[in-house]
Amino acid sequence: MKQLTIIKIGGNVIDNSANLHQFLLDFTALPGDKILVHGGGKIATELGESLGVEAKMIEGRRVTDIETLRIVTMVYAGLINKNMVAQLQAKGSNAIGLTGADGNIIKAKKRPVKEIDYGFVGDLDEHSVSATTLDSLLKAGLVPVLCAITHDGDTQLLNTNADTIASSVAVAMSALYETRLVYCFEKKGVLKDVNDDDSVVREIKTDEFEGLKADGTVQGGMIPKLHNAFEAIKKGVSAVYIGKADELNELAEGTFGTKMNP
Ligand SMILES: Nc1ncnc2c1ncn2[C@@H]1O[C@H](COP(=O)(O)OP(=O)(O)O)[C@@H](O)[C@H]1O
Ligand SMILES: CC(=O)N[C@@H](CCC(=O)OP(=O)(O)O)C(=O)O
Repeated sequence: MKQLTIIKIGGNVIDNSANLHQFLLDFTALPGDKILVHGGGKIATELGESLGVEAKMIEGRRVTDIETLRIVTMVYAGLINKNMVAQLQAKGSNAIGLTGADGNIIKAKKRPVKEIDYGFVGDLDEHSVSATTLDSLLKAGLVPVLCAITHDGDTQLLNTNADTIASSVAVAMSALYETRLVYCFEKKGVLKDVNDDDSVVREIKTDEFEGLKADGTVQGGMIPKLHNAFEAIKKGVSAVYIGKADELNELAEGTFGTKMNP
């Protein structure tokens, strides 16, 4: 089976032009087939504030009313995605930037309203990602760059967490490729002490996750990230890592960040 690397890059790294430049160089240097998934939550929050639209996050998910949907579409599908594609092109990656609506690559379902109305937030299931369309892009020598905007197939764009997109794309692609999934952010991995960058936990097993949540080791955005990471492992992705964007070159040496194990 051919190998595929799926990398997700978070908003804190995208917001720092020097870190982003180095990350995109390292990404370009990675051998083999690749897909990049990006967030950009921090930049959407900042633009929203400057336009008088306050961000509302619940358990790491953005409540997305119609004004917020307009902002995240402009920021994720436009500003960030197109700048990232232009930078990758300059570095020698033949990148193609896409939302989930393009080529019907990711069809989501609007999250049903229960206790909370998340608005235009899209949830994914096992039928959401078109692995064959992504495969045809890879076979054409392209590097898909996916943003956090999906669609429902009935004209509605939706906002989907980028960690979830990366996990679902990795699961779908693992039917066709031996797939590894790498979450890149601004810390060296999952930390035992979130304030000590040298306290990286090298390996986490599925059954250790609940304990790390319960004792407060992992908090905030790290909880959905780990949940998505373990979902990927459970559903056939061959390796999942979480680590620092500017240490991507350590992947080959096997010393990169935290590795999730079954
Ligand atoms: N144990 C932990 N190790 C590392 N980061 C943690 C931990 N617990 C909580 N975090 C927080 O999780 C954040 C990453 O989640 P998030 O902001 O959603 O990432 P991203 O920028 O990739 O979307 C980190 O910035 C950090 O503040
Ligand atoms: C529904 C939902 O929460 N969507 C996310 C999508 C962007 C994202 O995931 O960005 P980061 O990876 O930089 O956090 C949001 O709007 O914040």
